[in-house]
Amino acid sequence: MEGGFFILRMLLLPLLGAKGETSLQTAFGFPVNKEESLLKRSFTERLYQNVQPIWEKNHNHPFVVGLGNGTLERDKFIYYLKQDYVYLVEYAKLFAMGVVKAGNLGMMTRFAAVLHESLHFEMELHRQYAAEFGVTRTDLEATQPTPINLAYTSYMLQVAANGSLAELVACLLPCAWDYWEIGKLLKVNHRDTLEANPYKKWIETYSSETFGSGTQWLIDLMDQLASGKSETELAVLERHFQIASKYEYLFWDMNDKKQDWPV
Ligand SMILES: Cc1ncc(CN)c(N)n1
Repeated sequence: MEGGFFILRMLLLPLLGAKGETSLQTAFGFPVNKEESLLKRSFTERLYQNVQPIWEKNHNHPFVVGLGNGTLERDKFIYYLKQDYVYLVEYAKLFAMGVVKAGNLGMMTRFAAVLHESLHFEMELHRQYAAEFGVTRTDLEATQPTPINLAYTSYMLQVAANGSLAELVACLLPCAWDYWEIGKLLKVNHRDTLEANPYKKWIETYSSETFGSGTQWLIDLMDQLASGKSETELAVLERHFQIASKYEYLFWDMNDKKQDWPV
């Protein structure tokens, strides 16, 4: 995305001043910065660029590194699998709330489709790994969420219940978007060892076309819902996006340390 923005800037540079900073008057007399008007970033480009320091920490977390090279201890993965299963049960409710808050039938249909995918495609990955690693379906479903798991889902569900549809999407987007990023990164960086990696199915699921197209729809929807909003409103959306991205870090870390309630 950053690369595309850079190439577009280079192509348009001849139209701009030496530093691309020249101002001109519009027909209505408003001063307009040419570069600003020609190269306006979309809201999700802004989110993506500003969140990089957090996402880089997520991508370099030992748990994620261990998934990529296949060295992650099995007990840590099983801990994650169970916590993530109950996380996804709550997360899926956000899509259901999207169905309720959708502004039109097309949007409603897409929220219903991503809800279905979450329950039947993503959670099926967890059920398959559980069966392979000797965890029963009852064990999966009976898992009690840790403090961080509960805090993360409660935060999103609270915003979904009390906020706008745009706020709901800003909260749930890092979960989909950063996993898609991680899936693609791990697939490319470890393509030579993927076959023997016990977490191959995990990497393939999150780098898949199915997961990617649902995520891309959410990214496009975020831009659509952000359109026309004031800077104050956009800052609220960005705050939700950053907080959810930080919860993603805490979630990796919690599983790596197998953190639970202290008492
Ligand atoms: C905590 C978490 N974040 C994101 C995802 C990807 N839906 C997930 N399964 N779990």
